[in-house]
Amino acid sequence: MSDEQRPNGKKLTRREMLYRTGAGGLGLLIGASGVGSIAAIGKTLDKEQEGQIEDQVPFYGKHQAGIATKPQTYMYFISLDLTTKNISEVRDLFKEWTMASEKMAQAKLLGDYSNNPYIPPEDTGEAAGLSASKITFTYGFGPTFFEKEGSDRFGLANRKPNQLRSLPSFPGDEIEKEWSGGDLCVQVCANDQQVAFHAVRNLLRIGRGVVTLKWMQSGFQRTKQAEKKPSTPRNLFGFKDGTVNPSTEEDFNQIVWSNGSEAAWMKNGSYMVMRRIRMLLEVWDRTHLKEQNNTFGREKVSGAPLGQQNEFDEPDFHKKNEKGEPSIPVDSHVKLGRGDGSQKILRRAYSYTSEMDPTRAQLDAGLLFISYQKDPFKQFVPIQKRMAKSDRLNEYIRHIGSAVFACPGGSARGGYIGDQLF
Ligand SMILES: C=CC1=C(C)c2cc3[nH]c(cc4nc(cc5[nH]c(cc1n2)c(C)c5CCC(=O)O)C(CCC(=O)O)=C4C)c(C)c3C=C
Ligand SMILES: [Fe+2]
Repeated sequence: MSDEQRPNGKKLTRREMLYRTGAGGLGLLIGASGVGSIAAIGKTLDKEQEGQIEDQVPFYGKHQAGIATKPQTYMYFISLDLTTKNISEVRDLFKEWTMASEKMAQAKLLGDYSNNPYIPPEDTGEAAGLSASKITFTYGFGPTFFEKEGSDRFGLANRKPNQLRSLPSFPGDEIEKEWSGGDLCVQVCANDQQVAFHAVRNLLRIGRGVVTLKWMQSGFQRTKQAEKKPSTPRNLFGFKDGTVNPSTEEDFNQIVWSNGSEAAWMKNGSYMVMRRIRMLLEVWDRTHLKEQNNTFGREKVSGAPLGQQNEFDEPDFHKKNEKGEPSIPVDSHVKLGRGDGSQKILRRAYSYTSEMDPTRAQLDAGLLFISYQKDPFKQFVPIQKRMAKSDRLNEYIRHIGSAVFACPGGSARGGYIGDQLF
């Protein structure tokens, strides 16, 4: 295949040409597009060389993408178990995944369609010609990566941080092992479902013989096309979800990113908590609006804290209503989520639906709750303890899956995900 052609024989677009030719190709392109566009091309190249092309999120960086990245529309979450006992196979897998992720983040094919019609193509092909759709890959290591059934399986048990442990059980938990744990995980997010699915499928293909799929869940939010103006996404109970979240670099340094003091290989990484939470939509839909508002402590339509006007107004937990009761009930979700304000997390959740629960003829839907924090046991756990004890929301939800993963910092060009660990 020539550099100027796609595998299907079609000519590359100007954008793809720019990509492949880099600065060396600039003269040619200037000739083709006229002097008037030199500045524009310069800008494009600058952006492209930095990996800042519209629709692309750079794969390499200080932190893994997909954590501080504004949530894309679709998500696939895969949890995997390792079938190999050989650490060098795991290392090679991460090297291959890194290369593949970088390519897919740039909307590149994973390899040539071979000239040999008797071997499978290197890329499955369904994302050919599609944009990168802001795809991100976030890789994590579960506690069982380090120690399984009492065995230090790869000789790395002494590198397992104390923050990476299975969560305790909370009152009301209905955790199913089919939706829990995993040696490794990958969170793939993109603004196009086909692009995201293609990525997951190809990561699994690359991992064949070394990992098996343990569980997998897709998630969604509203699309950009459907959104009239940028706003906080709504969950399946119809409430704005994600209003209070870290937003500044300082917030992220305080709440999300590890400084590596607990384990050097986790520097600039974060600990992910995943809870698959079923939402009892049929029960909720029979609940009157006042009770819905009191359950969250916010107004359904505006997202404002009860007693306030606008979504981003500070909640006043001391304010009383006309009956002399707290405007924001003490057992409301936001009151318990806030506590005394000392525990904070980054929430990056997606709605899911697995269509229907045939045993009950009801919708099977909910929230794939994902949070990132420096320490799940100092941040997520105390919040969840309060909620499990007295959250009004508990009547309408069931926690059915649970997992914790250590997501290391990002990798530099030439390195690979987890290289500081191996
Ligand atoms: C233990 C952590 C949390 C779980 C589990 C959780 C589940 C869950 N949340 C919603 C919907 C909303 N959550 C909101 C706020 C909120 N939730 C948590 C934590 C957990 N939620 C926190 C820390 C907060 C912020 C509290 C604060 O400081 O104000 C809101 C309000 C709007 C917002 O800020 O995003 C909604 C809505 C569902 C449906 C759910 C389980 C299915
Ligand atoms: Fe919440």
